[in-house]
Amino acid sequence: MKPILQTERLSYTYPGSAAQALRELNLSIPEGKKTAICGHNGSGKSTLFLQSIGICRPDGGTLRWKGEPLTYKPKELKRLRRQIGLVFQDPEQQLILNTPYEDVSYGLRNAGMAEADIHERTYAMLELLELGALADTPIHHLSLGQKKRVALAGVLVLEPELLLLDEPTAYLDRSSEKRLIAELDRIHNRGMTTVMATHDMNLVYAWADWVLVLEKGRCVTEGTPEQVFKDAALMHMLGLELPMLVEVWNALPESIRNGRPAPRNVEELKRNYRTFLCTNSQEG
Ligand SMILES: Nc1ncnc2c1ncn2[C@@H]1O[C@H](COP(=O)(O)OP(=O)(O)OP(=O)(O)O)[C@@H](O)[C@H]1O
Repeated sequence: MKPILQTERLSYTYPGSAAQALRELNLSIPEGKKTAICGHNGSGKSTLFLQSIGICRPDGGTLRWKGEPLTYKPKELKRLRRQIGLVFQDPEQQLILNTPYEDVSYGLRNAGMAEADIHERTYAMLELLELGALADTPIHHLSLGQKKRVALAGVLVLEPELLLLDEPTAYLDRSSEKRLIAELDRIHNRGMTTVMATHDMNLVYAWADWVLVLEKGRCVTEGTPEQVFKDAALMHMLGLELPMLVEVWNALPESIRNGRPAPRNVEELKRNYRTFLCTNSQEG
């Protein structure tokens, strides 16, 4: 897999803090894939995202964007922040203007786009995220889920090549989460590399192509969801839950599992079970 972003022995300690947030971190984000970053509180996920857009210089190590080491020159940082879009966990940290229209159009205006194009692209993005009817509503009247979608729209409208999402589904109800994931998948299918930091292992198992697990500022394991969650003992040691489908699958007899990894969604699990019942009843 070709990496779009890599860290090589990247270390960072926040000013005034005694502990390192990132400790000689080595990892690669594969281009064109959906990558999930897991790890319990304080493992370094958000710090990695901030480092990825060069918000602060690391104490040691290198960040590579498409193979090139970042030099932190202002022009290069400006370009990098157009190519990488970061959506913060808390939309309040991201939304700066009064209405969704004003906020989403802000980046385009900053980039010097003509007003007619700004209007067209902003409305198209608001419609895509089902925010068209709320375009001129004061942001402080919106629900948290709506604010999260506005923050996402403000990043997506700039068409980054790499999208970093910090806990995008935190505090969303199930139907808002499902809608958001469907929207993200649609956007990813247009060719955007997508990375999500999340504590939701069920979502990781269903959504990701690739999983990276952080622990105390280091990447301790990586692989496909099937590979990563196969090692139940390691997950337990890292304090991470197994996805529910993996737990259910592991509890089934080997005659059903047949050496295969757990299905990635409930429909597939049902299909496997039905096939097993059919085969068994025919044999019986
Ligand atoms: N602004 C800050 N000042 C000092 N230390 C910080 C700051 N932000 C984070 N840290 C520390 O850096 C380490 C990594 O934190 P980080 O927020 O990157 O973890 P995380 O994996 O994103 O956690 P969470 O799952 O809770 O969002 C933690 O030990 C945290 O206490």
